[in-house]
Amino acid sequence: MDQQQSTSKFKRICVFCGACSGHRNVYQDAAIELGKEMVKRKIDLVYGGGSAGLMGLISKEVYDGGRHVLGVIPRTLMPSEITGEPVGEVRAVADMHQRKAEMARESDAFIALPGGYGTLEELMEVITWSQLGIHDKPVGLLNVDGYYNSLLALIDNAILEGFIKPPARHIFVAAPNARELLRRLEEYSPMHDKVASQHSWEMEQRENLATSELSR
Ligand SMILES: C/C(=C\CNc1ncnc2c1ncn2[C@@H]1O[C@H](COP(=O)(O)O)[C@@H](O)[C@H]1O)CO
Repeated sequence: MDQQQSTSKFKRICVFCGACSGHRNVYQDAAIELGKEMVKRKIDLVYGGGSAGLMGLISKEVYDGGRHVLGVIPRTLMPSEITGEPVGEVRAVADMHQRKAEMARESDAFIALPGGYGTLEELMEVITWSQLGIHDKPVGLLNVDGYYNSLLALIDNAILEGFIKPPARHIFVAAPNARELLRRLEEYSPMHDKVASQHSWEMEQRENLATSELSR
């Protein structure tokens, strides 16, 4: 994307990421880089609120870059000694469930940076909702320095063992850096990709059936 073409089809992206920064600088660098890329493309941020860890880094970067930042925080996490001082607009909600629904409603796409249980749970939920057709928004995984390789391997195994069915891996996109991930998310067309993957899966099933019948 060049300077003249620096707007995105996404107005607001919801980012899930660690309330911690991780032990290595690559994670912090990735959060800041994603923030910069969003500013460059004029994309606003929706996130879990708070100023701790990677959440604090990306929200500050997007806010300082002049974009709107919406933090959605359950009232119980509101005290600043828990979340720190968030930047931008802060929306208080009743609980974690309402927070996730609000974050999903307010955004056009989702990105997960590295994080812990909170991030993993948020990521899995939007992938599951996509699979169930509850939303049709692209989901991206920022696989910083292979952080998510073991999760991707687990998902591949679940596909192999028959627990995850089409659209399987086509339900989200993964990339090692922010620029590449945003490029792929821009190109991603959930319905088209899901239908294509369903079609190729059905073809594969037919071929497997034909092969096994021939070998009888
Ligand atoms: C309870 C403590 C800090 C919690 N602070 C949080 N503030 C805002 N949002 C949070 C917080 N913790 C979790 N979240 C949400 O989950 C994701 C981060 O969780 P992870 O386990 O660090 O990956 C993040 O996307 C938020 O939406 C004091 O210890």
